Amino acid sequence: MASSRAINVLFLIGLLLVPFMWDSFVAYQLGLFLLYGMVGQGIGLCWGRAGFLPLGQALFFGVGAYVFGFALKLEAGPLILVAGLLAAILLPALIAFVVGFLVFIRQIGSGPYFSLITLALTMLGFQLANSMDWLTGGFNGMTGIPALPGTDTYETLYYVIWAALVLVSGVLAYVGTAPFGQLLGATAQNEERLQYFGVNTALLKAIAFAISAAVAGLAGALFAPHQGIVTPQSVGFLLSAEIVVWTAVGGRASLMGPVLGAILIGFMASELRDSFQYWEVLIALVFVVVVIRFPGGLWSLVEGLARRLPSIGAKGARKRDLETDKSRADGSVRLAFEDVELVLGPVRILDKLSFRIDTPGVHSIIGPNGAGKTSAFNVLTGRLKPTAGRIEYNGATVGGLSRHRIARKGIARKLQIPSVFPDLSVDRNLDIALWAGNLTLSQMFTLRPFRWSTPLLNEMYDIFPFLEDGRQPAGSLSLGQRQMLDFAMTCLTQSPLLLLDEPCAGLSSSETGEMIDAIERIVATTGSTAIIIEHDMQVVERLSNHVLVLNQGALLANGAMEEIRSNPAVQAVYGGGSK
Ligand SMILES: Nc1ncnc2c1ncn2[C@@H]1O[C@H](COP(=O)(O)OP(=O)(O)OP(=O)(O)O)[C@@H](O)[C@H]1O
Repeated sequence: MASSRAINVLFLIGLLLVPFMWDSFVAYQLGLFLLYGMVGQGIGLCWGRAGFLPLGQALFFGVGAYVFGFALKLEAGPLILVAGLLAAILLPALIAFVVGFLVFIRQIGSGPYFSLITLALTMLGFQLANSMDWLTGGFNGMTGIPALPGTDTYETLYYVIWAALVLVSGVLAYVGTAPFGQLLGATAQNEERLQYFGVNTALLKAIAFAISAAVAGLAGALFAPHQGIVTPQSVGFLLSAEIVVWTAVGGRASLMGPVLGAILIGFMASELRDSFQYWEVLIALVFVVVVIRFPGGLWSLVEGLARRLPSIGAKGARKRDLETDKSRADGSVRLAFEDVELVLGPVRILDKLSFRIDTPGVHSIIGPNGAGKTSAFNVLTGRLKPTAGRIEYNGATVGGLSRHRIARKGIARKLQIPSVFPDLSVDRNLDIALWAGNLTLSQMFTLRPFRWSTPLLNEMYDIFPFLEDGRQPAGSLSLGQRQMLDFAMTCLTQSPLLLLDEPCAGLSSSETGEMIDAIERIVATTGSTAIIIEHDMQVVERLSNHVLVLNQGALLANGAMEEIRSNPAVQAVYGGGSK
């Protein structure tokens, strides 16, 4: 990490020295490629980190260019210029935020759907730029844009562009390190899990998209005085696609990769354009080879070299300060299902399901396969909307709300299959659980949450000692350990209600014993309420004395284990197994 940062700094210093080593035309060309590289850095934030690909970044680049070009042409003094620059940055950010939020709120992932919308928008932008002659100069473009005061296009402007690149790189590096960037990375790996932790992932992704658009707007603003002309091509799809290609070639997941990609392909194109008729084919081949041979882009080669250098100031294990105990588990849980129905197509999954849970401790839901147990959790946690009926939690209706809203009300869920963030470290997985439900938007951009802790975390280390080796990726843990990490993360949300879907699934009998002890201990120390779905009667017997039996989407029986055992209706439909 430290050496990767050092390489980034060396790269930037190298770029600063270019005008001293080559002629001013090289500085002019390089300045243009750095602007495209900055746009690529914004794409990297969205695509490389958060996993969604914007295909129309030239729209924001072009808007920035037209707006600032317009301000420059007014020649009305520094105030207008500053206002123009702000507008060139903020207008794209606003457009991106609104579009992004509307798209992301509709569905999880949003991959191709989002990309196609951004593609359509950039095509629309191109049409508007072409047709609005009175504002943009139409097909011929906005011409006669004067130089930025105090600069000349071939040399001094290069330093302004370089400074903007340093600023953008610094901001993106910080944003990536802060909780915001960590949550973005987690979104790319397991968005639904993050929502069950109480994170509004649509908002998170829309902010990332807005940041990338602001960066493109700034680059576009500097493009206007650099070129002296802005044409509709600056808003178009072709430029958008080219920058995506450069980003992929350089390395979408790295900070400097997109800049490297823009420089290399930019110079290659300008050298080949006049000397080789099929230069575009050659560039396409380079793209294909790099993407296949080096999926991390060319920057991964640079980082590979950096890793061979002695590590500068590598950090030791992170110390956690005991800063806050945000315990929300006060034992007060009042959950009521009233005639809840869930009908999907021709299938009636829940059929007037009604029950109440208002005592702390462990409650079990059992029932034959397909009885509707997981579906009951799904309607309670926002994965599915109930077709009819009412779900009330602590006096508020929660049925039909979105996942993160329900989670923020204090309902945490552990899915049946362990659901962690595999590429993130164990420490980071635990951080995300701790932050969930507690982080405000502004705290996402500060580093303090990295020091948050709670006595519950120390208890988790005590119960599951393997968690203390926090630097290993969660994906390298065994299935049993991932179940335990997932359970620990669910508990660390400090929600009063814990929903545990088959927490012992896939565990050996000794691991099952450990998990049972853990559930008992956490429920006892936090005073929380747990509802577990379980097939193993031995687990049910050890953990809870209140059992709900579901069959065909309805409640068949409800009571103490002894009553359930002697219930003839249960005996007729239910045959539980044991490990
Ligand atoms: N999204 C869905 N679309 C269509 N049918 C569904 C959907 N989700 C669940 N079902 C159906 O609803 C029924 C109940 O499923 P559910 O997963 O809730 O049962 P379960 O009691 O948890 O079963 P198991 O113990 O096997 O996990 C099953 O017949 C299942 O196929």
